[in-house]
Amino acid sequence: MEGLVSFQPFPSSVIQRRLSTVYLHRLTRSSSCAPLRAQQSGITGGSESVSSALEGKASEQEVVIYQDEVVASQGIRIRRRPLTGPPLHYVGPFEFRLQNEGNTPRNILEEIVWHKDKEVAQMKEKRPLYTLKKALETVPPPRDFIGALRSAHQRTGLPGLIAEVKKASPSRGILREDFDPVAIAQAYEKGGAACLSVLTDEKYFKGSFENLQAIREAGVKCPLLCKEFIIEAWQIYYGRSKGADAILLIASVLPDLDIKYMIKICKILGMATLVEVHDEREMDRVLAIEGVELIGINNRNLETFEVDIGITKRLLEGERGELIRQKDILVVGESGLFTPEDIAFVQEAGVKAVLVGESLVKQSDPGQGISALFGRDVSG
Ligand SMILES: O=C(O)c1ccccc1NCC(=O)[C@H](O)[C@H](O)COP(=O)(O)O
Repeated sequence: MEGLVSFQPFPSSVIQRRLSTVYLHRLTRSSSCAPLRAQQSGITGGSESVSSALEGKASEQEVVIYQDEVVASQGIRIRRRPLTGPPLHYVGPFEFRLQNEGNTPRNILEEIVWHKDKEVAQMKEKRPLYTLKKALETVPPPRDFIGALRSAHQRTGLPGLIAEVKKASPSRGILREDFDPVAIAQAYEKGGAACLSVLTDEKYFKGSFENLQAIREAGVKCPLLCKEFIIEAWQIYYGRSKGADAILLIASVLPDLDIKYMIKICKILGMATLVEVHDEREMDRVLAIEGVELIGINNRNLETFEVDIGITKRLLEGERGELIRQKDILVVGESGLFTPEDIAFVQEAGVKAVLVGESLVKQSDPGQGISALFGRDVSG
């Protein structure tokens, strides 16, 4: 977004110092420092090699330059929220703040991530990690998310279904007014869903962690994906404490190092990770990460909302598809799936699972919506 005025009120040395302050904050917070932060806060599974590369051996500014270079080299467009807010500008005795490219989210995904940054900071204050770790001692063990998808695929010959409990979305607004998450989850399970995806973001999707917990406590047996915008490992522990069996990691938000590190944490906790991609570059990054077992191809561009199920086909063509088969990675086609023809199209492209929200949740009986989506009953 353009600023109100275009003059530069500070000499570059002042701007440099201001940037350093921002970067100093980011050192203890920003995404690609997750392993370092985690070591400091007692989260297990940190990447020792990177931590030692970062710890003490380089100046803070060098580390920041390193982080920014890493993020840029991976083509990650989603930036983390600047901590200082809009910079102050002075004209004579007046001071005012400008809206500009650097301090205003450029798209909805960036806005969600920036909001998440603040939200997670507040949540962590209320539930520090050690209390979550304690809570995990009494939570029932995680269920096998990937196993459930594979066996549904084998049983039906159709992609295993992850049915999404989704009340609203930024692109479509409210999808269902009479939203009873437990009733919807039970209907999905009865209708033949292998797994469920539960949106936990409150502000943009009208979901909640209470929904996740209520579904788990209602006795639903399908493994549950915590559909959240994960930016910190703390959220994984929180999701597990509410009954999640799997979590989502979005490649356009997280640098490779964070993805690796978070996969490691999930493995320690016995959870699955669905790593989501939307283009070739993200797919190639994720395919190079060891330990990835489940990849989601989102047909929706989360920056523009454009949906094209052809993306799934495109990303599974040629050498990429070959590598995926060699590695026995299970691929999930996500978003924009409404008809048996859509399901056949993504299955033909190579997916063995699908993630579906809108077309099911809008049905008066979401369970019967599953039969309509697949063109036959898959509940048996
Ligand atoms: O759905 C959105 O509008 C959206 C906007 C910004 C970030 C994420 C968003 N959706 C998450 C998803 O990808 C979908 O909930 C999921 O794949 C199901 O999609 P659909 O079947 O099209 O409801």
